[in-house]
Amino acid sequence: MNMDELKRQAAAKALEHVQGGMKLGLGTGSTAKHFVDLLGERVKGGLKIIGVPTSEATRIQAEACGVPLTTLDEIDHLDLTVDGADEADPDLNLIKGGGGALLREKIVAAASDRMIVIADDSKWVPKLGRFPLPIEVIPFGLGATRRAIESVFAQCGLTGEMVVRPGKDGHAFVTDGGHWILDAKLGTITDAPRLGTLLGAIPGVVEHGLFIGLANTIVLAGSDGIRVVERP
Ligand SMILES: O=C(CO)[C@H](O)[C@H](O)COP(=O)(O)O
Repeated sequence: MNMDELKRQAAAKALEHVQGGMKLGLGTGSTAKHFVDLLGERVKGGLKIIGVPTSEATRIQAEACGVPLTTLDEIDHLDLTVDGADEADPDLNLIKGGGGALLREKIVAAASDRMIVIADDSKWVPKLGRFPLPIEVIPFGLGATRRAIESVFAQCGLTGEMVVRPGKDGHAFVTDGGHWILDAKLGTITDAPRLGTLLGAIPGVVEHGLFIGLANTIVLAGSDGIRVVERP
């Protein structure tokens, strides 16, 4: 079975948790895309739900699939968010933002009663950090923000190259919020909660891709089948 089929299997498993009347957060990325696709089929079959997309890409896809949408200004909470991840550890802490949607993804996940992560099992790691950590930053004063980030890395015993994520046009990739992303190749992050707290306090850092304590469940699809892991 190829990677894309595994991602669709994980998405299908998460769909079993969706019930009529739910308010859903809709993730971003190639795995979440399968979930929105499958959800659209259920909506066409009569399922009544409403969704909040985590990116413009997901909004466009959901609209094309006929999934009714709302915003977090119109509703006060979400029942469930289903989203992908770039890495997940056994505490169900995550690295997200490979697709550049980490800010809206974190706002939506934090507004949800429950978050289910869907992934192929290559995303499962003993410790976060193999995947470069995305950090969303304001372009103004980038040099100062970079130095502050490097200082936080040093406090956490981390070093590594940090690059402005390029876009397709050769300029910097611009997020849905109009910001840039720094991708930091850190290697093993020994204390992800501490790193997340320190990064979050830097002026110029809008958000970072460490999702600490937000995921409740992960559905991992692999060649041996589906594994569901709950947060300890
Ligand atoms: O965080 C994300 C987007 O910002 C994605 O969830 C993450 O990059 C995983 O994507 P994929 O399902 O394509 O592997």
